[in-house]
Amino acid sequence: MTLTSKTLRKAIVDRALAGQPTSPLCPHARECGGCAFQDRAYADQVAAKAAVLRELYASSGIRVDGFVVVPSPNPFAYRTRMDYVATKGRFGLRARGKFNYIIELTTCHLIPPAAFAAAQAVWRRAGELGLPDYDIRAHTGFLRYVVVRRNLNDELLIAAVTAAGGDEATMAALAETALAQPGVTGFHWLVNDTLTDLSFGEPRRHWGAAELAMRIGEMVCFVGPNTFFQNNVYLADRLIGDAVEAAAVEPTMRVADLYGGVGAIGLHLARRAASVDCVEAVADSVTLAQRNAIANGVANLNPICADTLEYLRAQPAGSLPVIVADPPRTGLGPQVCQELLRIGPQRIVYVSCNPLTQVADLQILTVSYRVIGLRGYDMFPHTPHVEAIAVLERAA
Ligand SMILES: C[S@@+](CC[C@H](N)C(=O)[O-])C[C@H]1O[C@@H](n2cnc3c(N)ncnc32)[C@H](O)[C@@H]1O
Repeated sequence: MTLTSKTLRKAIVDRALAGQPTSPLCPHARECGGCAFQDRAYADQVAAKAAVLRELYASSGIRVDGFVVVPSPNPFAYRTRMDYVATKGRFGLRARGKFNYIIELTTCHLIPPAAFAAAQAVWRRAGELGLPDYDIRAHTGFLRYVVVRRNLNDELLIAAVTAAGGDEATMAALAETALAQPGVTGFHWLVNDTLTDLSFGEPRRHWGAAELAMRIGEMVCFVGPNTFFQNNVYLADRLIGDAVEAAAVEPTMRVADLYGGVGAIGLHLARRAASVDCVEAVADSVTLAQRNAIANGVANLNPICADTLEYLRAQPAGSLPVIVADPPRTGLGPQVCQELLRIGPQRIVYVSCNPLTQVADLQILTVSYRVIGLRGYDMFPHTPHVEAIAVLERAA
């Protein structure tokens, strides 16, 4: 089965849509691009993802015995982060299949109602303050996104992502409204003055708390508006717990957590290993990984600000018995795979948010490794996204 991102997505959507019809919770479910098949039974959505991934792995020669996709304990209100677009007097998400058309949302069931309401209140107040929405076609206007992050206690961190311009007094008034919403602990003003449609930006100022405390497994991780964190508040513990268990590190080992973010996996590994190099390219995340190590009393996590490939090139063969890697959607790529083969850890735990790049990487790595475990995780119910952990053992 040769699949591209588009055809993999289509295969999952088609298979999910063949499932049992059900009444969607959200009135926007059939038009909003945030969900692709909310009107199908959740069990059938998970079964569709498992079936497509089984076929993908099997057709790539990767053993799939007992492959399952772990469902999200709650398929609604699961996100830790939502990025709502503000454009042309509308506040919401892109219409299904239409990049330039934003569905005006009155509610969103991917995040708790209070989190959506807080984000929407910020957008409304911006209008009252005369801050115009950004026009994504004409590249005019000011307010591009309102981003809301939440933790399991339903504390909220809100960010307004704007074009350049704006004045501090008006943004302070917007912050006041944000901080008055139930649960909101902090408000950030981020500037994205590029033509690229990104809901991240240069931090300009914040009011209230700068970060949000996310409990994950045995640890608390502070995250900021620009830093990555696993985007399913109910399933993240399981995903990270399984990755850490599969790593099977021992107290004498020096191990690496590649693409380490703010340290969610690395901190857990550090409790079990002699030391952990937590390698991350984004400086803000590395700073937070340092802070998270201190906050959790972990002295043997070494947050390293580096590109993974450069870091690996500096490691002697045989120097890392276990490596955990959690790359972005682009995957590891051939060069990082070659470095892993050269270093030759006994075990590699590969956490992936893109089965296609994971499969391509596994095909390189299986020159010297056997896949001894493979499991999917439905981190994004109602969407065609699916994550998977592959556990690789060096062949004798
Ligand atoms: C999927 S996230 C995983 C984060 C972390 N493992 C976690 O569970 O929270 C991928 C991370 O890799 C980082 N990243 C992307 N490209 C990188 C590279 N070439 N080298 C190091 N880190 C990179 C991103 O900034 C992001 O924090």
